[in-house]
Amino acid sequence: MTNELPVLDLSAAHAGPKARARFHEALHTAARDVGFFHLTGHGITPAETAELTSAMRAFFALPEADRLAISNLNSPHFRGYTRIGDERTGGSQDWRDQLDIGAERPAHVPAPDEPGYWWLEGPNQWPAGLPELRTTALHWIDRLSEVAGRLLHELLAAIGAPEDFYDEAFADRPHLHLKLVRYPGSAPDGAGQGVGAHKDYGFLTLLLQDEVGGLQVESPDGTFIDVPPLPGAFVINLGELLEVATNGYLKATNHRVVSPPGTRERYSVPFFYNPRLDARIEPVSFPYAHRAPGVTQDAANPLFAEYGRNEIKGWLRAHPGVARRHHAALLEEGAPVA
Ligand SMILES: O=C(O)CCC(=O)C(=O)O
Ligand SMILES: [Fe+2]
Repeated sequence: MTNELPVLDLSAAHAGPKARARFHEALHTAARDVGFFHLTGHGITPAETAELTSAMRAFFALPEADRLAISNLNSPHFRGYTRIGDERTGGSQDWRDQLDIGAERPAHVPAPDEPGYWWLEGPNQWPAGLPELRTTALHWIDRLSEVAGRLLHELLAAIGAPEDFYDEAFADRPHLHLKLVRYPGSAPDGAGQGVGAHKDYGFLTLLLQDEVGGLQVESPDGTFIDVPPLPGAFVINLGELLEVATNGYLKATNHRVVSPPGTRERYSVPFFYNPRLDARIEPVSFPYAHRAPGVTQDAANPLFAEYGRNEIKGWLRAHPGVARRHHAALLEEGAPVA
């Protein structure tokens, strides 16, 4: 792949059949060959973005005690604040702090015969004295779900699949997830791991990044390539479920963030567009399916058709403190979630 990620304009989907066909061709190629692209024409206004960004900055500017008051260690649902150094990716410490937010729902404590992944449904934790954060973050989730839903339809149409094929998997209670993230410069040990290399678990990720940079995508030869910020655009990447859904035809690509230099801060906001936890992701049929290479199963990271099993496995790994405090039983089961 070249060093430049493709830039796709979602508004072309509604600009007549010719523009839509060209858009589909570019989307198809980007999703198949790269798994990452910039998206413009999404309809999210600069005012909405500014509102979210300023609420996020206000949150990270709170005294640490106020942030820790909503620590995710309090939440069996993995919601809330993770301080710097408490998250792990690929077995190593990430150097970022973050607030995890999801669809606002009552706790779903799994009954003995229910899968453990239902723990992931539950209420958020919000900082006292910053009511605008709740309003803005939940608004952002609504707005980005709508954009992601449209984009998923266009992507399925682009590969010749029925565009509503996964509507049922998202119906009623999709597992929407928003992260507000700060990378506070480089770790004292100089490791440089803002967040370690990983693939996202779900269908689509819509990322807002500031002007600092540091996001990198793995190219087919194994080198990591910078994704420089493009103002006004979202960085889109495909998650593992889309790879599973298309038997490897579409790509979930490894990516990571390198810590900003010195004490420079970087802010980013990934939004993960995920189906219902209990959705079973059936393979979609499409005219290029015979060219799909298949999904390579990694024994250390098996992929399950039932989405929730992938998701809880990831959370238990990334947040060992929450896992030990609230989910000893799931950890003991070994492959709890299988
Ligand atoms: O902060 C970023 O730019 C990317 C973060 C990311 O990949 C993630 O949280 O899954
Ligand atoms: Fe990611």
